[in-house]
Amino acid sequence: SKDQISHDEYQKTVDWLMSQTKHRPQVAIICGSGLGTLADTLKCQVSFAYSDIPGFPQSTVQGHAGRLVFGELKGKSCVCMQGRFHMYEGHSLLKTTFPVRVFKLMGVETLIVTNAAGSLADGLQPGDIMIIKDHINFPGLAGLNPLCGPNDEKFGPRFPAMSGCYDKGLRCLAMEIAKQMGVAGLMQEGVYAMVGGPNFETIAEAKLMHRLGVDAVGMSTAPEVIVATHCGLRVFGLSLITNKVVKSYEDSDSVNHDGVLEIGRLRSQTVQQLVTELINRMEINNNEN
Ligand SMILES: Nc1nc2ncn(CCNC(CO)CO)c2c(=O)[nH]1
Repeated sequence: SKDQISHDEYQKTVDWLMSQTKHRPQVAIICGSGLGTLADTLKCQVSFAYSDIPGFPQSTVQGHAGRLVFGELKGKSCVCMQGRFHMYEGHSLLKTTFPVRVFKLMGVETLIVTNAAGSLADGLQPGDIMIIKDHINFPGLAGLNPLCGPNDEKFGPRFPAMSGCYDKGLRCLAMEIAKQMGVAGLMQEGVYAMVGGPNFETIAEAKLMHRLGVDAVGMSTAPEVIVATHCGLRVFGLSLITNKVVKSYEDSDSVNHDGVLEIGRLRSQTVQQLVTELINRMEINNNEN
């Protein structure tokens, strides 16, 4: 995989997309495992298979459709990724985060990321929703970071700050909406940790993360959020808890992807409503388009 993507390559994808649709999205949504049905609710849809979009990688994971869907949600122009790219699929981190910079160049100002995750926090049960307050990017701590290599000043600074990368205003608004929807009991804020995958974590790794204050663990999201923060997008993230992470050697439970998708089907309606209402209520800079 190439170790750099030129600005022109992003621009080529943007030019192609803007020639194919009149939509000029202000909000981008990345749908996690089993949460792609959110894209089906967009009005006036125009959608493309990733394989038809120049420069886009291919989705290879069950539960990740592989379509980019443009449309309107509550009158706001949105673009939705039905299926995201993961490091464990073998994509370079530049490729897994390629869409984020394309969204930026299209004029998107807010990124909403959703994912399926396992919970380490006692209060988080399968079917609950964790609003991401902050993340721990384990691969990044070891140098696996999408911003490695020469910095493209057109996107952002060489050393971007990450404190507060999960917008506090959107987190408060989401909690308020959850109360009004009567699902606040399912929700709490927490720290999300990214592991590389594709294997699920060992019990010793689960115990380590629990000690480090991790509330939910997954295999995505941190790279997209880092690239989004670097280029100045406002970010909101949520994790749908699909199972309890096994933390003890006595516990015979073991996690599998089918179980992850099952909870996704159960809760996708709630996640959809929450995200839709969040988009409805968030203030968007009244740019010209
Ligand atoms: N224990 C545990 N439970 C989880 N549920 C979802 N994910 C996120 C990973 N999702 C993969 C496999 O389902 C697909 O991207 C995880 C995880 O990483 N660990």
